[in-house]
Amino acid sequence: MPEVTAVEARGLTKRYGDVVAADGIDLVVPAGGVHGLLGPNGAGKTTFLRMLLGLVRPDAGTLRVCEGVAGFVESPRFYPYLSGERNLALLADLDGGDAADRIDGALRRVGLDERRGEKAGGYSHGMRQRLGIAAALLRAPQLLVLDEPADGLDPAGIRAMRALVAELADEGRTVLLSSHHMAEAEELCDTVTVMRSGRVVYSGTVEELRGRAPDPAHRLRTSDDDEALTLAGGLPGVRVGPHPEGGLTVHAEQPALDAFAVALGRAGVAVRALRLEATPLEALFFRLTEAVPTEDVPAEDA
Ligand SMILES: Nc1ncnc2c1ncn2[C@@H]1O[C@H](COP(=O)(O)OP(=O)(O)OP(=O)(O)O)[C@@H](O)[C@H]1O
Repeated sequence: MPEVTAVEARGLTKRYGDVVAADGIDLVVPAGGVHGLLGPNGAGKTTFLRMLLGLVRPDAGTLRVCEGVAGFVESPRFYPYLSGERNLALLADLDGGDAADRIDGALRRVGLDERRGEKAGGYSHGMRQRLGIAAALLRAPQLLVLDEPADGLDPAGIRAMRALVAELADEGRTVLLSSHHMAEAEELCDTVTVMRSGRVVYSGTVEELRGRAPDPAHRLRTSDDDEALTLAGGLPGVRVGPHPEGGLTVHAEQPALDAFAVALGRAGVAVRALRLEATPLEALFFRLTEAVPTEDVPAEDA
């Protein structure tokens, strides 16, 4: 019978001297689909993935992981003077079993078939990331763990990487990936865990998270900010305050924002610039991951 849970962590803790990198992580990753592990720098994402892959040992807590896990933390590393194919062959030798039989398929799967004979040292960053995924595929994993796979790629590379991750999940694997970007998670993930300071501050579906998100934030510049503030006071669904870098911040859904822009025009206040600053999910992500005391953070339901 297929497992319904790919990962279950309870109270997982890891300290490095005085630094608590993982501070009692409770988290369940359902089997199937893409699960995003999100958080700002230093939140503990990589530490968690390291424990998952058995690279570091937790100090406390329990971790249950499904059969068949493979992936990489930080950037995958290869012998630069050997070809992509030869690097995979060495890894397959170490793994044994039928890993060697999967080399051709893995190279094709990640789009490196035609570049297999070139030295890995000459590969672009994106090609090395894809070779890292090919290396993981040699183990035919049920759970594929990827640490910021799209980080450092150009826009086309990011698009290609996201498409590859989605395909790998569609083929029936569970993909667990870390990311700094809420927009990436929104596009790619079915479920997410948001971490801050070694703790889980949200874990659940992207859909549920979206339901808790505030109105999108816009930056507005007008010919008369005082008048704009007064006008906003009389409009439903519009919250306006000063922007820290000048002008105004407007929180509103699109219909209310439209009504506000029309009202400004009618009152003779010119709109000089109106720019989306944060999507609702990004705004929620910032709220969840700001360095505030735990009791002030909404939605603590790991
Ligand atoms: N080997 C280590 N020795 C000492 N401290 C460490 C070590 N690994 C991680 N840390 C610390 O643990 C905390 C969590 O780091 P971790 O790399 O897990 O965060 P992260 O969320 O992956 O961050 P990033 O997005 O920057 O990769 C940080 O304060 C980091 O400095």
